[in-house]
Amino acid sequence: MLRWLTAGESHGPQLTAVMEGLPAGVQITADDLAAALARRRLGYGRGARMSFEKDAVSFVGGVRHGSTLGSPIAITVGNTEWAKWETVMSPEPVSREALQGADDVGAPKELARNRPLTRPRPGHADLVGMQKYGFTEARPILERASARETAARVALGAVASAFLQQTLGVRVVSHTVAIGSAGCPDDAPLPTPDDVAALDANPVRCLDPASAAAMTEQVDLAKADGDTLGGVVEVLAYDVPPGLGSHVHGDRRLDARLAGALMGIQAIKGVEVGDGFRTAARRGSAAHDEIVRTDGRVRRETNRAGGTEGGMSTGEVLRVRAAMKPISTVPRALRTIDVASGEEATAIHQRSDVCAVPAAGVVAEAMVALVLAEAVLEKFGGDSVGETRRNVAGYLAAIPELMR
Ligand SMILES: Cc1cc2nc3c(=O)[nH]c(=O)nc-3n(C[C@H](O)[C@H](O)[C@H](O)COP(=O)(O)O)c2cc1C
Ligand SMILES: C=C(O[C@@H]1CC(C(=O)O)=C[C@@H](OP(=O)(O)O)[C@H]1O)C(=O)O
Repeated sequence: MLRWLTAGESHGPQLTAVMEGLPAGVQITADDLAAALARRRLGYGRGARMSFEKDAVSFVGGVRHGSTLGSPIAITVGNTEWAKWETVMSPEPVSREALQGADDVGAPKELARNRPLTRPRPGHADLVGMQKYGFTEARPILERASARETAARVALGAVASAFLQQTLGVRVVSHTVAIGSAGCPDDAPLPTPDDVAALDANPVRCLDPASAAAMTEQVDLAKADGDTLGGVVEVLAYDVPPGLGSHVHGDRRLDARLAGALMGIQAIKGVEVGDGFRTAARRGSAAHDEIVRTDGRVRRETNRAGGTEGGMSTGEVLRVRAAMKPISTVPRALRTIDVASGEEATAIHQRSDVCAVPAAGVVAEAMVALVLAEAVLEKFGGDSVGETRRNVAGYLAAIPELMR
């Protein structure tokens, strides 16, 4: 069983991630994690924090000489801005004096960080988090709600991806399908693993030049208006074998697990598997993927289902989409209530992303890799990469010739 957890706050000293259940012998280094984290920072519309903060990533358990040990893997992602936040986010009690003065006229900028955040943002976790956890200001909530946490998930996703690639040759790719009202045409070619470098080099992670230009324009227009944007990302997994997940229980269905994992990303409000909502408008004869024999292999003529049937992978390309809502820290701040005074107010606005859809694609890739790695280990097991590989080979060889 593959399990993982993350801990840490947006402006705390570091994020920490722990993964348990991965076999020994996966080749992975901190440089691989750093490369994955660098991809998450990219994207047109990200805020200033992405350019000045660095992700200082290390393995602190479970890996030796570039290879996993089979023991729990522990990863830290240091926040290089920590020095500025040591007082406001100190794990140890701080004196009243250390926090005082924040509201004084002419108080130094550093002290502004200590101000209680009492004007919750519509669309963020601020208000309901305060109500639920019993806080009178939003800092203790927004620190963990912040998608800074996705850096830890992307690091774990890089480990999961290495395992998938080294055992099954599975490769996961993501791209941006829409930002605001600018979308990629439905018939645009799907990116393949060979396109990853080109995707990462593109400011919005979209290979269709006209769509990419329209997307960047949308971001510019929203920014000029003091507004924010969401969009849609798509994740594709190549060379997934048939039979991951199961039809026997809802919570074992691969499509359900992928949907849950994608919905678990901050700001994701919709998930489609394959053609998803578009399929609902079609007739059955135009909705399903006919089974044909091509070049001696059993294949699907189309892939509208997105690589799952009956909650199991079919062996076709896995294809899922996630819809991200617009960033809720809107510069043209929305109406709220100041919970300290009860007065009408405008919501907190601090530096923030205008659009984080390209980054969300990289996070979605990591979540898909984590779900697939869990499903692979559930089906094939293995305490070493070699054992998992043998189990995969044995399973594939046992599928009758006429069904392959
Ligand atoms: C990569 C990424 C970056 C984000 N950046 C911001 C941001 O800068 N400002 C903001 O208000 N929300 C941002 N969000 C969204 C919030 O984290 C999210 O809306 C909030 O946690 C509330 O959760 P919910 O939208 O799922 O209800 C980002 C989300 C992702 C995935
Ligand atoms: C720090 C990251 O993204 C943050 C996600 C985020 C939010 O509210 O989700 C708000 C902003 O940060 P802060 O916590 O300073 O308001 C983003 O910069 C990151 O992705 O590494």
